[in-house]
Amino acid sequence: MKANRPKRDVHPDLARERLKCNFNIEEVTNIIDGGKDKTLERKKIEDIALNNGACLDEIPDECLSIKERYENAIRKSCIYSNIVRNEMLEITGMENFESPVLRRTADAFFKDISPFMLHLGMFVPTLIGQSTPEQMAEWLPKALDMKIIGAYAQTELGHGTFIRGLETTATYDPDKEEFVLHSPTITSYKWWAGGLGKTANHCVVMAQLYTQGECHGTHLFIVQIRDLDTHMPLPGIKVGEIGPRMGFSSADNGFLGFNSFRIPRQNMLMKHAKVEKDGCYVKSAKHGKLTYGTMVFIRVTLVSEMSFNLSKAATIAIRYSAVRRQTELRPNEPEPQILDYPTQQHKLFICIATAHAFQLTSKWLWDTFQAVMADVRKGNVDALPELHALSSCLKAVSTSDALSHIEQCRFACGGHGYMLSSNLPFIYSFVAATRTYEGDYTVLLLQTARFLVKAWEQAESGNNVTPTVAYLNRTANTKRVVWDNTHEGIIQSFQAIAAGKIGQCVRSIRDRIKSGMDYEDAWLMTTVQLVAAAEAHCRAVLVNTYWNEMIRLTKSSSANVKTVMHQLAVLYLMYWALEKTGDLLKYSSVSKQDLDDLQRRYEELLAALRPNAVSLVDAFDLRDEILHSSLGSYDGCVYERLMEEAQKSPLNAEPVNPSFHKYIKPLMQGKL
Ligand SMILES: CCCCCCCCCCCCCCCCC/C=C/C(=O)SCCNC(=O)CCNC(=O)[C@H](O)C(C)(C)COP(=O)(O)OP(=O)(O)OC[C@H]1O[C@@H](n2cnc3c(N)ncnc32)[C@H](O)[C@@H]1OP(=O)(O)O
Ligand SMILES: Cc1cc2nc3c(=O)[nH]c(=O)nc-3n(C[C@H](O)[C@H](O)[C@H](O)COP(=O)(O)OP(=O)(O)OC[C@H]3O[C@@H](n4cnc5c(N)ncnc54)[C@H](O)[C@@H]3O)c2cc1C
Repeated sequence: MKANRPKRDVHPDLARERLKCNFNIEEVTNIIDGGKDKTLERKKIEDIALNNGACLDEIPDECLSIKERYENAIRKSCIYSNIVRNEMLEITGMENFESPVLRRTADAFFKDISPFMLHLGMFVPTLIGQSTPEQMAEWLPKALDMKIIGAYAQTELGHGTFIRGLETTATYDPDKEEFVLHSPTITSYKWWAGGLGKTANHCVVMAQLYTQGECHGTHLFIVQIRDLDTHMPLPGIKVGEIGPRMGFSSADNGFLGFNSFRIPRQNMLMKHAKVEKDGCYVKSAKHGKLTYGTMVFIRVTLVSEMSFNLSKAATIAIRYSAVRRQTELRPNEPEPQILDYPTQQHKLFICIATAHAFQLTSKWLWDTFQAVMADVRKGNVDALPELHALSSCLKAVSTSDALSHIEQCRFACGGHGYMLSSNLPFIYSFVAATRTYEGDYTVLLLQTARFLVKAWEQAESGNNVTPTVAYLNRTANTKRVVWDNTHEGIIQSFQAIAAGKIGQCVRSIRDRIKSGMDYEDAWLMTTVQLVAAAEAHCRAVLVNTYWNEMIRLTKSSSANVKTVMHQLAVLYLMYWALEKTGDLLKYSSVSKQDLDDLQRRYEELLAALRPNAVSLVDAFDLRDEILHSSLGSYDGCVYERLMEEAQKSPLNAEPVNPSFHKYIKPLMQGKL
C-alpha cells in the first residue's frame, strides 16, 4: 500500500545552512555520478521508478512479521523488476544491467534487501562471465526477462573461505550424459545463498567435478531446483531458509542439499573448462582461478556500494546534526547546533571525504577491471594477479572503513540514531555483512599480502614491478622517508609505511625459516603483520588514487568546487596520517612538532569545511525515498517524523494491551 507523506517546510536551521554554501552543488553531484550526462540519466531512472509512490510502505518493514516482510519484499521486487525490465534497461542499455543506478534506486523499495538482489547481482553476472556463447544464448535472455530466477550457491555449512574444500560433488555419468549432484555430508549442504530459501527456481552451484574417476576441483553448474509452475522443490532437492540473522532479513538466504540429483551435461558452465560427451575433461582457461570471476566482479562493485552506503549515513547524520541543538556553550546563550562541535565534525566530515575517496577509487578500479577482462578475453592473463590483489584489499578495507564510519554516524545521532526509523541500524547491519561476504576481511588481505611479498622480492632484486606497487621500486631499500607535510609528502609517507611493513614481513618470514621453520609455518606466524602490511598497501593505493582522480576530475571545475573537493581530499590524507602516527614515526622522519602542526591544520580544515557541510551531503543527491530516515530527510523535520513513525508502532494500535489484563493486573492483585 502506498503511503502519503505530508509535505513540510524546510527546517530554518537547514535552510540557513544551505544559504552558507559557497560552491555549485550540481557540479559536485556530476563529479560523483561520473559526469553531467550520468546525473541526468540517474535522475531520469529515479523519476521513472519512484514518482508513482510504489516504493513507499504504509507499515514500516520492521513492524511486520518475518513472513509478511518477505511477502512485501517479493511484491515490491516484482514491481521494481518490471520497471527495470520494461523501462530502465532501455535507458542504461542491456550491457549495464548491473548499473549502480539500478542498485541505488532499488534502495527506495527495500530498507533491507530485495530477494532478487542476488539474481541480478550474482546469478546473471555468473552467466555472463562463465558461460559459452551457446549457454549464454540459452539462459541469459530468460534470466534478464525474469523467466528464471537464480541464486549463487557456493558457500557450504562447513566451508566458506576455503573454496577448494567444498564437498558438494558433481559426478559425470557418460551413459546418460548427465552430472549427478550430491551432498555427501551435513557440512556439504549449501548455506547462505541469497534468494535461495524461497524465491529462486534456479541456482549456480559450485561443486567438485568428478569425471572418469578423477576429481578436477571446483566448477560451476546451473541447476533448476524448483518447478517453474508449482514452485515446489524438485525430487532430490532439499531447500529452505536458514533463519533470522543480523540483517538481510528479507533476502531469504537459503540452504540446499542434493540427493543424487541429475542435470544435463550442458549445465556445467563451460567457458573455462568442459567435459566432453565421453567424459573427457578439457581445460581451456589460461588461469586456474577464472572460475572465481564473479567474486572478483562483486568485490570491485562493493567499493562503490560502500561509497553509496556511507553517503547515506553521512547525509542522515549531518542533516540531523544541523537541526539538533544540545548543551549551552556559554551561560544564557542558545544551545548550538551539534554540528558546531569540532568533535562532531571530526566524526562526520571524514565520512563525506571517504564517500568521495571510495567513489573516485571505485571508478578507477572498475576501469582497471574492464581493461584486465578485455585482455583476458584476448588470452592475456598477466594482469590477473594484480587485479586480484587490488580488488581483494580494496574490498576488505572499504567495507571495514565504511562499517566503522557508519557506526560513527550512528554515535553522532545520539539516542535517535538507535531508532530503526533513522535507517542507520539498517545501513549498519547491511554493511556489516559486506565485511564478511565475498571473502572475509582477513582472508582477502592475506591474498593481497601474497602478491605484495612477491612484488617486494622482485623490487629488492632490482626488477620492475606492476603499477600499483611501483612505489616499492623507489622505497624497498630505503630506511625512512623524509617527512614533508604537503599532499605529495603524505602520499609518499603512506607508500613508505606500506613498503616498510612489507619488507618487515619478508624479513620475519626469512628469519623464521632460518631458525628452522618451514615456509608455511613462517608465513602463518607472520600473518598478523602480513594483514597490517596489506592494509597499509591499500591505504597507499587509496590516498594516491583519490588524490589523482580528484585532480583529474576537477580540471575544468569552477574555482570554489576545486577548493572544496581539494579540502575534502586533504582532510582524508590528514585524517589517516593522524590515525597512523605510530607508523609515521617508524617509517618517516616525522617529528612531534610536525605531528602537532598536522593536528592543528586538521582542526582548521574541519572549521573551513563546516559552512559547506550540509551542501556537501546535499550534493550526494539522495532522495528521501532512498534515505528512509526520520533524521535525514531534506526538510530536516526530525521531531515531527520521529513522532509520526512512533505512531506506526503496532503497540500503539490499542490504548491498553491485552497482556495487562492477562498478566500485569493479576500480578498487581497478587492473583498470578
Ligand atoms: C529487484 C532487485 C533489484 C536489485 C538490483 C541490484 C543490481 C545489482 C547489485 C549488485 C550488488 C551486489 C550484492 C552482492 C551480494 C553478495 C552476497 C554474498 C555472496 C557471497 O558471499 S558468494 C561467496 C563468496 N565467497 C568467497 O568470496 C570465498 C572467499 N575465498 C576465496 O576467494 C578463495 O578461496 C581464496 C582466494 C581465499 C583462496 O582460494 P584458493 O584456495 O583456491 O587459492 P590459494 O589460496 O591456494 O591461491 C592460489 C593462487 O590463486 C590466486 N587467486 C586466488 N583467487 C584468485 C582470483 N579470484 N583471481 C586471481 N587469482 C586468484 C592466489 O592469489 C594464489 O596466487 P599465488 O600466485 O599462488 O600466490
Ligand atoms: C549476509 C550474507 C550473505 C551471503 N550470501 C552468500 C551467497 O549468496 N552465496 C554464497 O555462496 N555465500 C554467501 N555468503 C557466505 C559468505 O561468502 C561467507 O560467509 C564468507 O565467504 C566467509 O566464509 P565463512 O562464513 O566460511 O567464514 P570462515 O572462513 O569460517 O571464517 C571464520 C573466521 O576465520 C578466519 N579465517 C578463515 N580462514 C582463514 C585463513 N586462511 N587465515 C586466517 N583466518 C582465516 C576468518 O578471518 C574469520 O574471522 C553470505 C554471507 C553472509 C553473511
